[in-house]
Amino acid sequence: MPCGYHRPCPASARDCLSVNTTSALAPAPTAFMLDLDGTLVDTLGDFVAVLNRVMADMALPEVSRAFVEHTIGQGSEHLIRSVLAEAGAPQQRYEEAWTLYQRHYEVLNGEHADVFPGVIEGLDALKALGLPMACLTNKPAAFARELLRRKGLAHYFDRVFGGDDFERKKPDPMPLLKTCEALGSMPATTWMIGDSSNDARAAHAAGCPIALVSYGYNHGEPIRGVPADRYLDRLDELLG
Ligand SMILES: O=C(O)COP(=O)(O)O
Ligand SMILES: [Mg+2]
Repeated sequence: MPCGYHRPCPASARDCLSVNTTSALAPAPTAFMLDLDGTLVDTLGDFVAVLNRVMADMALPEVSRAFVEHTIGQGSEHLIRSVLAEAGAPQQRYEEAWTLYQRHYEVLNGEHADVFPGVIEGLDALKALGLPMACLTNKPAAFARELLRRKGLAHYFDRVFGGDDFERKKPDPMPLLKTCEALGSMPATTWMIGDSSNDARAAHAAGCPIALVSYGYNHGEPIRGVPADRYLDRLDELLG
């Protein structure tokens, strides 16, 4: 009997991994979308290093690690504007800061960043299901693709979408709906895996199931306070 996921199924339907995940995940997945910063890679060190180079170039005070940690996740523009405000610098300096940020990020991307424990094991397990997978982040797409490449994660993903690929960013549902469309998967069975209330709000609005990891950057708030279908302390817990 066909398994309903693969034609032809690489195993018999009874042994098919995708069928067997049904018990671990409800609704049974037909595709996955994974957030990047705070979910796959601990990039806090990159953000702090880049921002502090920008601040030094602009003769502004250093930004604290804690402030950056609470501010990550809503895209680069939001991060830069928040850091300028925190330093008491006028928003008229945004363009200058953005240009410097791009220049430094391109060079430092991944240098102060590590793949979280359990991510490789988790991605291997997801990949073995044979379902479409996308990386969906608010990070600019070029930086996201390069970071995945530098960390040896690029081959897991059929598609990579960044914060500049769509008109609106997470927590808007648009990036998730467009990604489901690109993967050829219905939102109701396309699992989003993220680390913040931003990912959860986008998933709820798009009608996607959401699993949240506990080790990322949820704007300084405990992740289990954010409504979700699953909470994970490691990515490889997702499939049990
Ligand atoms: O805010 C960013 O640049 C990235 O955030 P995300 O990968 O968690 O979406
Ligand atoms: Mg994130």
